[in-house]
Amino acid sequence: METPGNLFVVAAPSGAGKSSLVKALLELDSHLRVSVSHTTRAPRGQEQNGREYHFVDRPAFDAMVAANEFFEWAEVHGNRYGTSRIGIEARLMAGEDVVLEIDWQGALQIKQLFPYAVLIFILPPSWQELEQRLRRRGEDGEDVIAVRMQNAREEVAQARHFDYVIINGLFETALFDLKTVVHSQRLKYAAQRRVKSTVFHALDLA
Ligand SMILES: Nc1ncnc2c1ncn2[C@@H]1O[C@H](COP(=O)(O)OP(=O)(O)OP(=O)(O)O)[C@@H](O)[C@H]1O
Ligand SMILES: Nc1nc2c(ncn2[C@@H]2O[C@H](COP(=O)(O)O)[C@@H](O)[C@H]2O)c(=O)[nH]1
Repeated sequence: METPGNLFVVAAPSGAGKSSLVKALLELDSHLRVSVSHTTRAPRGQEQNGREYHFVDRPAFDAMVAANEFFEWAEVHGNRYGTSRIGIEARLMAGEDVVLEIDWQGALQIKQLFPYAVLIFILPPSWQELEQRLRRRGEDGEDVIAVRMQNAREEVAQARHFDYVIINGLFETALFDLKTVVHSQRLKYAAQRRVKSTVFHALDLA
């Protein structure tokens, strides 16, 4: 599907810092909107329904799956997460740029539907730092951290399917890299469209 807006997908193992990076990017970039996913996970800490996620129970989530209301969904760390069509379709069609913070399974589903989507994978600088970030965040118990560290090995192996890989060691450096990817995609997409429209006019197909 081709739309006037750009679509960016940011994935990472839990704790690598993707939400922090996307939040910082959104503060700098007024043309970008983040999609709010649905999840069956319980809210943690200060999370609010409709802000970080739409929190729904499993029957409600499964009903949305059955009604084909998601562009993608996946089971991650024992919970279900999905990107609703309603959340992003209108924005993309209106020419807005949208960023999805989702796991690698969802990212690959999105690439099937939107081949022009830009897939960005965030890596932590080391396994040790990843674990420390999960602990320092102070939101998850030891059992949850253990599951997420275990799943991180498989997730990181999927980075090769992504268009860009950014190492989030120094936060400001990673943020600069992310901004550069978004900016260069905008320039590329705008140039492609100019070329297309010139060719269409030249051939009298417009
Ligand atoms: N470059 C960095 N250096 C040090 N700490 C960082 C860095 N980036 C993020 N953090 C911290 O690491 C913790 C995890 O970050 P964040 O919540 O953004 O991860 P995440 O990848 O979005 O995880 P999840 O998928 O579980 O939501 C947070 O406490 C955040 O402040
Ligand atoms: N496939 C999807 N994955 C999603 C979506 N929203 C979030 N996520 C990913 O789930 C894990 C865990 O998130 P957490 O908030 O419980 O720490 C993380 O990798 C998210 O990126 C979604 O809509 N689809």
